[in-house]
Amino acid sequence: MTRLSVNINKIATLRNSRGGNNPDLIQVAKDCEAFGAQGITVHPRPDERHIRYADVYALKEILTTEFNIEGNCDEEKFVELVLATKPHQVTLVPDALGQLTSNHGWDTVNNKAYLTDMVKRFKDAGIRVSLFVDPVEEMVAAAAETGTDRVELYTEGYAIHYNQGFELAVAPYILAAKKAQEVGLGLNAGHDLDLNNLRYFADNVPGLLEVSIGHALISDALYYGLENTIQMYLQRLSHIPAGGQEVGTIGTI
Ligand SMILES: CC(=O)[C@@H](O)[C@H](O)COP(=O)(O)O
Ligand SMILES: NCC(=O)COP(=O)(O)O
Repeated sequence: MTRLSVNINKIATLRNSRGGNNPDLIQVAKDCEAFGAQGITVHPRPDERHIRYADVYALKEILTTEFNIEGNCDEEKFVELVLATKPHQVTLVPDALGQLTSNHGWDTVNNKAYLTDMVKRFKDAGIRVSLFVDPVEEMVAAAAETGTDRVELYTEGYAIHYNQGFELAVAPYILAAKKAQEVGLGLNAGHDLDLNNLRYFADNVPGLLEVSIGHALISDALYYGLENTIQMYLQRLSHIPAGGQEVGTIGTI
């Protein structure tokens, strides 16, 4: 079964907008776990516009499920943070400074030597490593040569094209997933996954171990509440028994 890791960046964005501690990021993380999330993801950025480095230390103290930290290992401060807090998983993402959000995966072919060094640094510290990549077989194959444990497929392209034709939208992800299986890599996915597109992705991409979802999930929680929303996402990742019904609205949970 595919595990759900809730990205809580947007909770920090809301908190930071007023300078106080409302909403309380730590309490939200605990609640996500209590409501069924199987992991918590954060993506601290150098400007600390949402997750602050101090949040990462505080989260490490209280989380009881998988802790996944995403970020750019070009930043030595990020590397130090991850090595000091030792999450279960680090996901390396090639973001430029000041980027609005992640918008591409690693070129694992041209950065193979660099990534091999970085992967070793984290793995030597006992941290599982995942590399954020576009759904391109060549990038997945080259990722395996860095020694990484997993890749995370960047799903914005899937999310954009899903409503125009889901078979076409998912096709490169199926090929990339099969390549990951062939070269012995675990598979994660994330970015712009939502209640509408998640089930088809999870049902069709083989070997999907984990999805990290933030923006849409936190937005949905405004309407459905956090507990209902997490249950709805978990349901999209679960098998529907024959004759069963998709949970679609708050009243039907
Ligand atoms: C790697 C990825 O797709 C997500 O971590 C995304 O970048 C979230 O970061 P923001 O919340 O800053 O958009
Ligand atoms: N790795 C993807 C992630 O953590 C969340 O991305 P999004 O759902 O906020 O687009």
